[in-house]
Amino acid sequence: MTAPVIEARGVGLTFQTGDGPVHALKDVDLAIAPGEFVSFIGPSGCGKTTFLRSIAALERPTAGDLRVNGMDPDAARRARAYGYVFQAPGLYPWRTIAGNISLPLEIMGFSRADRKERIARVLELVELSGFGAKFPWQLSGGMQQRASIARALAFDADILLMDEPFGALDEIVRDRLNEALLTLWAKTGKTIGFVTHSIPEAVYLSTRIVVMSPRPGRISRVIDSTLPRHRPLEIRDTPEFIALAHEVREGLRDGHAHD
Ligand SMILES: Nc1ncnc2c1ncn2[C@@H]1O[C@H](COP(=O)(O)OP(=O)(O)OP(=O)(O)O)[C@@H](O)[C@H]1O
Repeated sequence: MTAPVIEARGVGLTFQTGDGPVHALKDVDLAIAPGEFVSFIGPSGCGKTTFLRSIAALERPTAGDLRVNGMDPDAARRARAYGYVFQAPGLYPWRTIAGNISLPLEIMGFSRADRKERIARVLELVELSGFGAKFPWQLSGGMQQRASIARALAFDADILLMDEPFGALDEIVRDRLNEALLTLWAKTGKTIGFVTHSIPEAVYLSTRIVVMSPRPGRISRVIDSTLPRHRPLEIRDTPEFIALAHEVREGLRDGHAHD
């Protein structure tokens, strides 16, 4: 078996708050192989974001061991192991789309010529070629989110971490972006960790679905997808898709039963 890109062993994270400890994660064991598309789904407060943020070294686990490309998350961050996409696009309004994508590259010290080449390439990947000179407010919400994905892709990290990137968008736009994301994933072979509240989105996108439950946040079920990698949107009407969605729903219900 190839070495996992992300490996969690007994990971726990307890926040100390004024109201006492909050067990955001407990005993999380998970290994993600290169090229997988893994979704995290579960009710509010089950630790999905905390787990993604821990991978990205934005939170520090208080128990267990977490490795990203074989390194501790801080070292992985320094090695630019991943790009991170937040729920809100978070683009600077005073910079053009190209300028926004350029910013992390500037901070990392990429040359002007290299930046230009990378910006053109990622804009094409997210189907925004020709929009580089626009300002964020001149783009729709879906286009802005695609621009933020382009920004996360620009420095060629193998891992893409996405925290509910399409949660704020209407369903038609979300469908289109889901399709575009699968195309992008097929083209780039990246490993993707994706947080969502939507069962159809998780089933449509993932090779594996991690169902989580709250208090304490933990993994209650891991479901391997039986769907082929090539997935037209109509796949959502097939019995295989409906069976997987059912299994996720059952997992969510089981998780609640422990409350
Ligand atoms: N910085 C923090 N300090 C204290 N508690 C926190 C902090 N961040 C998260 N929590 C708590 O940890 C638990 C897990 O939160 P987290 O945001 O990871 O859940 P989630 O599954 O992503 O929820 P949602 O779907 O609402 O985004 C929650 O009870 C939350 O209130």
